[in-house]
Amino acid sequence: MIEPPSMVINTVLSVMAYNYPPEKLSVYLSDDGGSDLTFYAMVEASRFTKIWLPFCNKFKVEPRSPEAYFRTAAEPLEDPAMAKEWSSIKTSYEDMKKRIETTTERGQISEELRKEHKGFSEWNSVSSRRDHQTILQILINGKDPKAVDIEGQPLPTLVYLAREKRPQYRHNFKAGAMNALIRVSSRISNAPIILNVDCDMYSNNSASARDAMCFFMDEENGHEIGFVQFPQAFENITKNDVYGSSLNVIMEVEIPGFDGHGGPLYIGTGCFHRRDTLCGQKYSKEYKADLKGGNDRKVEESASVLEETCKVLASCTYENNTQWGKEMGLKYDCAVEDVLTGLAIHCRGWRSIYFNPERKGFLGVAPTTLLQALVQLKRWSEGDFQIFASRYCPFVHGYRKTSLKHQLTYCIYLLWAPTCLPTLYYVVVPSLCLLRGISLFPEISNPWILPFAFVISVHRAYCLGDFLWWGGTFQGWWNDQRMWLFKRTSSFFFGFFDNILKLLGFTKSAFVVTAKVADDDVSQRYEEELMEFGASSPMFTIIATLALLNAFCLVGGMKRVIMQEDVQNLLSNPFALQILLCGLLVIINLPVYQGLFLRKDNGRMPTSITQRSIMFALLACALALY
Ligand SMILES: O=c1ccn([C@@H]2O[C@H](COP(=O)(O)OP(=O)(O)O[C@H]3O[C@H](CO)[C@@H](O)[C@H](O)[C@H]3O)[C@@H](O)[C@H]2O)c(=O)[nH]1
Ligand SMILES: [Mn+2]
Repeated sequence: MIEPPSMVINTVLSVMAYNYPPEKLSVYLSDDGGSDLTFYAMVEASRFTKIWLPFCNKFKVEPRSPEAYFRTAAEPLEDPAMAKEWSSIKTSYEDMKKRIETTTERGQISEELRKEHKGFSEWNSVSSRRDHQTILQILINGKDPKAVDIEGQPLPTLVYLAREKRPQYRHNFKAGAMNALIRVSSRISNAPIILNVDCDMYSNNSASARDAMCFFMDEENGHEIGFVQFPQAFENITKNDVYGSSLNVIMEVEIPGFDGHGGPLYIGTGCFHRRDTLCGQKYSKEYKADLKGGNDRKVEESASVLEETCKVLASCTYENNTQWGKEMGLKYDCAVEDVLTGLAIHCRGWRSIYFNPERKGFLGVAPTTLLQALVQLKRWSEGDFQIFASRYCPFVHGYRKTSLKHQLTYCIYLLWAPTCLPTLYYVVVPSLCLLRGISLFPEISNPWILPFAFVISVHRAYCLGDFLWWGGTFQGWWNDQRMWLFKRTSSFFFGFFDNILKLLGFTKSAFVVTAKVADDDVSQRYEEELMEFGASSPMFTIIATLALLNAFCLVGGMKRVIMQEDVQNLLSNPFALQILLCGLLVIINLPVYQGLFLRKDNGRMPTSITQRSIMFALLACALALY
């Protein structure tokens, strides 16, 4: 439901169609949902490759996700022969999509479809998605001479894997899934370079694989490179980006900054790794990988034999008493397995490359509701801070292994979570003090105002400049500022405290999967850039309470100042900065007040949250006045 099969196969098709020798390309899909609906979509996709790949090559199609391509491409009307082929492929794609979507809606595979592929019988013994055997199906075996497209060209290998899941075994989320893929692929194709793409992204550039290989094969420095990371870019960002999810400043300013210090962090998707590096190999000057030769496996087994022999590699018990999840593969027990794994790779002496060509290598979907965005940010800030507070802290684990500059660079993100503390302080204390009549900051005429003036104006102006430079709008920057406030006071706050609970042993990390689709009316509000509050979450209680608290304090504080002071004399008014801060907070929170009191649609704040937050805010004000 949250990762629809029709989306997943577009990811798969886009990478199968890479401009790359098909005999050297193998695509593996990990289905952690263990769904026969996804498997069905994969069977359909494996057939569609036979027309899609030749079509892509012939017409130099970009991007090679059929959905994305047909959504944007204009029909080539000049050449009638081409136009005919074009529309016939388009129709085939749409028919396939329709079949997949109707099957998905129905929720089960009909008897007729089940007959089409032997793989469906695996689901006879599946009791639930959390309890099933390994399902491994080689849908296209590239080594089979019969695996060719309609023009007789060989096809890349395509494999479906749902690793074994049992309730009594921890599956370790995405990291566990990736490690199972690494092992299974080592047996089937064993390519020396591995690309990892999330199912909510597709390849937007068919040259990316070749481009990445150029770095690894560079004769002078290639052997130092552990991974090549592409930026995360999104195709569903609206003009003013209400949830600040474009990550433009991070991707265009901050991560390029890593590049000079040892390389970017691994951000989980759109990343080409050396298989050896991922499996724990340390860098050494002598390291030489054979990237030019074919792979060394001479054994040519049939697909069904491979399926049988590889199953054990994806079983629950395979990793018992091994280094998997520790020194091998992606690391476990961290909400951001990617950043931690990348850090470990840097500490093993490898450097990484950030590759950000003009035509984005990968495009994905960003969260489309406030809650999803905040939950995702909670996972990131929680995992990042967990790394900082563990033995993998860059200053400890990276000591003498990476440069101090690199360690400090990592900390920009690793220390996101604790920034909730100063932010909460600045959002609550000055406003309550204003209400109570305690002055905290210097008057405007006082020279000590400078540090505050710097933060309020110069630093904001600088960050506005960055934002506009990288294609944002002024309104988008304003929305981004609001999101920073929200994420620091809710996501980072929960991320921070969950970490403390984890350190004390009360909870364990989990990976809350981000939903990739939304209801029609939610999507419509997203397009209209209307904030979506319509869910009950403690995060919203905090956001609404803080917004109301500031509104109350502003009214109460202004009243006090106007009654007591000579309003004319703003420069020497000891409350000027507090009023400014509180006023800014009220203005930036306007959408919250709308959500609380004015909106009537389903995206408004739930009544229970409204009541709760009014109560909390009044209580805080009463305590301050008491
Ligand atoms: O138990 C799990 C959970 C997730 N996934 C897959 O992991 C990918 C990322 O999950 P998603 O819910 O989309 O998370 P995001 O918040 O969008 O992921 C970002 O943050 C993660 C770390 O928190 C990184 O791993 C991702 O690459 C990065 O895009 C998806 O393909 C999921 O199917 C699994 O295979 N098994
Ligand atoms: Mn995602």
